[in-house]
Amino acid sequence: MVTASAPGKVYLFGEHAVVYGEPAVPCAIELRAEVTVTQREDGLRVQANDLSLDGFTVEYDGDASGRPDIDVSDSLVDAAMGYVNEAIAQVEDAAGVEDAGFEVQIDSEIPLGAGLGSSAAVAVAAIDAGTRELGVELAPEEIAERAYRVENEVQDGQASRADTFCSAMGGAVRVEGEDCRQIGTPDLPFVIGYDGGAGDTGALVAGVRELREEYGFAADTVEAIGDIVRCGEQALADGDVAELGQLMNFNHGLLSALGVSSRSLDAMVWAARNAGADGAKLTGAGGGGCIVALDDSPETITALEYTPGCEQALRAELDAEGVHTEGHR
Ligand SMILES: Nc1ncnc2c1ncn2[C@@H]1O[C@H](COP(=O)(O)OP(=O)(O)OP(=O)(O)O)[C@@H](O)[C@H]1O
Ligand SMILES: C[C@@](O)(CCO)CC(=O)[O-]
Ligand SMILES: [Mg+2]
Repeated sequence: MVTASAPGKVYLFGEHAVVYGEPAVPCAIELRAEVTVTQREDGLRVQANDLSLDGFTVEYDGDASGRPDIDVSDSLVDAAMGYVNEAIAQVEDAAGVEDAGFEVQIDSEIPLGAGLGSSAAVAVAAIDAGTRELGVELAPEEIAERAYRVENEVQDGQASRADTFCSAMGGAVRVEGEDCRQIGTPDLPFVIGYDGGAGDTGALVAGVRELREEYGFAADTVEAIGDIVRCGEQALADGDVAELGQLMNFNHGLLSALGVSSRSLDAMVWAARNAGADGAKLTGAGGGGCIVALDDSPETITALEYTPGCEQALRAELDAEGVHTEGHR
């Protein structure tokens, strides 16, 4: 039995545009997904206590019966289980085995589909735990690359390496195409607002792709997000938090123009700004879920808590720890 954990993330800048080769800067945060993998005689059994579909807690058996005993459509179950199934395929590929039997248990602090990178953290932790359970030890960079293939597969060939590299390595990272590196940052205080909702990353990415193909100005918007990231790198190097906030605000406006914000995300962004945050934007794929504000004042948390549509507000620390094992027995 091996347990591994990996962090979620917020985007300082650059989500969506990073899918088209622009740079992005995600930062790992101290909310983690923990995955325990145990070899078993036959088939795949996944216990995902945090995975709720329409209020159900799902325990499913990936062997012959193949689906959980709950009253939801196959497509919902497929969408929900895709990341775990693909991660197990990567484990088998890395270890050079076929049809290994596994029991997989997932315990995650990261809300699902909310822009905090739950899919990447689950894929990264599952690949680390699964390969170690088979006696293979992968470097974090290889775990990141294999977890990227998982995201790319589930998101229909439209994924970047940003979430998975950040989760595997920890800290702040810069990703541009295949060029992935860790970067230093000044001390960045984050506040997260969560509307309790979720967005479907694959569908939101597809929506931006269509806009980009249809309108030249949507393609320009994607490029402009890249320009924001390039300015942001200078602000990070200078430790200029006010400038970072300003750039985050601009980035949110462009994401909104690309159709991936929502009423509650906009309301939380404005609540944080009005409470004095240096800047605020949606994080991740959008559609619903979380905003991130650059701030360390309790007033912003309180303002978010009183914002209609906000379900939870919390401080989030940068997590320097990427994927690591919790125990090996
Ligand atoms: N605790 C969990 N148990 C099982 N599966 C999980 C868990 N957390 C995430 N997943 C998988 O990840 C999917 C959500 O990934 P998705 O990319 O849509 O959102 P996200 O990663 O949380 O947000 P974003 O990609 O915007 O940062 C779930 O549908 C499920 O397949
Ligand atoms: C929207 C996106 O840029 C980030 C999702 O967290 C998708 C990706 O990079 O694969
Ligand atoms: Mg995701």
